[in-house]
Amino acid sequence: MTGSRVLVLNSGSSSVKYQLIDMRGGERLAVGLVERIGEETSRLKHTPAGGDGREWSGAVPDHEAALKAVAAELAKDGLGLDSPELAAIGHRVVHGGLRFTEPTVIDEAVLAEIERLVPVAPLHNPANLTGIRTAQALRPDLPQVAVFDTAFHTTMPESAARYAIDVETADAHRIRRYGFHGTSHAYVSRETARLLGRAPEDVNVIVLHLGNGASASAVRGGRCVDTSMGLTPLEGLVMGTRSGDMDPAVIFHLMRVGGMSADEIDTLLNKRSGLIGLCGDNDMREIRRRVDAGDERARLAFDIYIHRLKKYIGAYYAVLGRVDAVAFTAGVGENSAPVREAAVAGLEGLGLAVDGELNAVRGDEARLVSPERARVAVAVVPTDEEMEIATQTYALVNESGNPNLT
Ligand SMILES: Nc1ncnc2c1ncn2[C@@H]1O[C@H](COP(=O)(O)OP(=O)(O)O)[C@@H](O)[C@H]1O
Ligand SMILES: CC(=O)OP(=O)(O)O
Ligand SMILES: [Mg+2]
Repeated sequence: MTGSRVLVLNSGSSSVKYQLIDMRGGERLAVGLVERIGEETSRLKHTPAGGDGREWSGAVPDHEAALKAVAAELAKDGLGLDSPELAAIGHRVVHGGLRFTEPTVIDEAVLAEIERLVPVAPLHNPANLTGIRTAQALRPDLPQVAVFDTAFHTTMPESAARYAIDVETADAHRIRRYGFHGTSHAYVSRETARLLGRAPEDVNVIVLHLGNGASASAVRGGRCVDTSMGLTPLEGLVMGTRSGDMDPAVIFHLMRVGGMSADEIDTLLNKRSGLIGLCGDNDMREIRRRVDAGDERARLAFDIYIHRLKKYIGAYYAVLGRVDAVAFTAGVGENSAPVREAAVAGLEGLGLAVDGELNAVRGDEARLVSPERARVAVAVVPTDEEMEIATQTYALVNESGNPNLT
């Protein structure tokens, strides 16, 4: 293989995050984001290494157009997709079902399986597929690798992965807990062990990935033993726009008594619930601003968010038996001191606390926010899904000796 660069594409339901990384030294040659895809006011933000960021606003109708805009932006810096330096393109794929436990070179059979899983990741897998197909059309000769959100969670024991429903029905429809954000949970649990100066095999960690989508996981000695998202990324914590846990009978009630269709309820629970459903905002910064200004609805939304988070910390404490660290990550986890403080408030009996001063410090580095000599470390560990995807992609294409798709 000649090139040493990997382009990573993280296609979300309405956004594409991307990074071009030189794997020889780990330098990020360009990072960027296209947001609000499908709206009139889409926005592209592109920052080349050592250069000034560029922003561009206008209508980007779909993910194909988004990726073409990204390719054009990279080309302006001499980093176009036609570069011989490019070794591979790594794609975040959210749902890999049970079949994909490792990063995988994408071929037609892999695409067909990602497509088959669309009904259980309706917000994510279609965007991932469009990203892959557009990238393939731009560089048909280049290996494209899928790195699955579900892969890290395939080590869960059946007792955690199975729902207590009729086994034949569950198996016929492949209904079980798959879990998501796995690339982040894997990376953050490893980085937490490093922060503690211990081997990942010796450390038990509760990872709280709190972004727009949010999930918790219990990681014992580097292996996932439980996680809060389920068949789809709807279960578990309260999220920006998703409800997380609730009595499944709410759905029948909304159908029978509320007269809503399955699709309407799907949209309600995935896009109009969670923080935005509770108070009209899904951005934690805005919610905290409102809480500080005495807004009651924002306060209640915050309290519901924290109550759920605390329940999962307690649950995973019990699952693990011994906990060495609780790690906060992703947009909210890395940046919101009030969320971290509130999540562990009152848990001194479990050995959990934050130090007010340490918790208030902002920074990009992994750091401890618990008091010195605390029984359980509380850490802020910035996630880096893109670097992790690039690393796994590069390792795979080197190991398999430049697999060729054509
Ligand atoms: N300084 C901050 N304080 C509180 N919350 C923040 C801050 N910065 C970002 N966030 C939260 O992070 C969220 C996005 O997190 P991110 O991990 O990027 O999510 P996703 O990958 O799901 O888009 C935003 O919705 C916002 O609520
Ligand atoms: C799986 C999932 O919820 O991803 P995101 O947080 O990117 O929406
Ligand atoms: Mg994310």
